[in-house]
Amino acid sequence: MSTVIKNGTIVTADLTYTADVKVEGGKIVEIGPDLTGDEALDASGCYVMPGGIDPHTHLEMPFMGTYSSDDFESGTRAALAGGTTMVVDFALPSPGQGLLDALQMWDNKSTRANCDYSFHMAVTWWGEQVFDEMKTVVEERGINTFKHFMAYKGALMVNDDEMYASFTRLAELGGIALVHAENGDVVAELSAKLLAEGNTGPEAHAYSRPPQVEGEATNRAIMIADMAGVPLYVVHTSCEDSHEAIRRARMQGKRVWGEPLIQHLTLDESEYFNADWDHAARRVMSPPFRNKQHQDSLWAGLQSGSLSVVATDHCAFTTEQKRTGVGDFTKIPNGTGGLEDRMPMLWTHGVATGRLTPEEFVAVTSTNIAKILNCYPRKGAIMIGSDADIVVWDPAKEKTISSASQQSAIDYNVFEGQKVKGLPRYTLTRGQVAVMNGEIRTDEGHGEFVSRAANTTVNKALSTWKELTAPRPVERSGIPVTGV
Ligand SMILES: NC(=O)NCCC(=O)O
Ligand SMILES: [Zn+2]
Ligand SMILES: [Zn+2]
Repeated sequence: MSTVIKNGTIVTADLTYTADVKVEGGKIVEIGPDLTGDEALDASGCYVMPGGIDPHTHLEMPFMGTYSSDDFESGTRAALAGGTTMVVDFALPSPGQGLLDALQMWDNKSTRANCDYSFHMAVTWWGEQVFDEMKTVVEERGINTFKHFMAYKGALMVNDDEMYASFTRLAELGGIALVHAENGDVVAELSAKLLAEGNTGPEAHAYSRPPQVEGEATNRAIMIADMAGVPLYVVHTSCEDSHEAIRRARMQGKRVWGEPLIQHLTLDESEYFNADWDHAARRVMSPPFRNKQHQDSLWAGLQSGSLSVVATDHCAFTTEQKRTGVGDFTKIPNGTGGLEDRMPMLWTHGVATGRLTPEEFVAVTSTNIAKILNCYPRKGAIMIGSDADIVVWDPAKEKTISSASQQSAIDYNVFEGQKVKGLPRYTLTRGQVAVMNGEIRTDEGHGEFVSRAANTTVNKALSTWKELTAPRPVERSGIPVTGV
């Protein structure tokens, strides 16, 4: 059974042209004019683009005494509704738990996925078992990315010595280090001080995590990655302080990428000052939303290429779950949703405003991360042989975002009331039409794990350079005799 997407304009990260796309057996099999097949999808007036890849989700994540409310079923359904065809979630070992044990838990949860997915592994503690299992995770389980939390002291946070050990191990294994960059010690101190002074509301969450703590941690992670000789990916880059560190590192030739979230690009800190406690608490996430200057910096980073990927960090908690933190902002579960809205919001605020070209949109929502994660061109491409993960994007289609009509399991949406223009007409996941003119036809369990090999070309270049420039003893002809 073949499907032809007809009359559309193909947009990839580097090319825009008119052609039909034929799909069979889950793959793109032909690209060209006047193609025929068993079934036709009309893409008149639409862009035919690689489906979005969201490299940062937390589906059914155990966190702050509860579980995030979107699981792999509702989360990937939301993804597909918004044109995203692959998600990358984080396998999170609890302190002392083995990596393979945690991975088994994520394998079990992900059987319900409607679209393809992959995992990052988190390093939440350090020891011989972690050191040993990292090799198996990379070489046998197809995971080349390892996340380190520099915040959440007493829970997920790792210290500098642990990070250095893990980064060094990753350099040996050809992996990539990921960091949540905030100075967890300072955040803990500021939080305690704020609470003691009677600042208990959600706005204090923002006070406790100023841009400086993110900038410092980003600089520190860059330095540690440089010492260890490993490429670094900084998740949820939210402010100029962190962006500046990434920008500088990249200009120095370091292999560092930054990932702003759609929330930080489009929502600002004023949300935390809303008189409605629920409104403010629903938007509590780390790092918090920032001011307009920081937002402008993130947009400029996407335009200039110093920031590479737009993600969501989708980690959705219901209002009821958020209310655990009434009277103590440190107990509000951290996280916001965005999977269904990332692509329409970025198109509306990015492409429609002229900040981004359609090609740049494809680059930052799909192709760049496929390359970084080492699943390109299976994903992130419209090429013969690529998976038929495709979004047929209608730039004229409009809607007002509303929790009443969303796929996510939670009872609100942080983008509630926003008008977006630019939505999927069709979303295809490995050739299967999951979204058809607004109708959701997802297939629970259709999603498959995407294995990603280590030792990317970036790893190879960096290790070659590090070897070439490594400290070496000076060869001397004679050693002076000591003593008299
Ligand atoms: N970002 C956030 O607030 N929650 C999810 C966990 C994380 O990525 O830090
Ligand atoms: Zn984080
Ligand atoms: Zn996250």
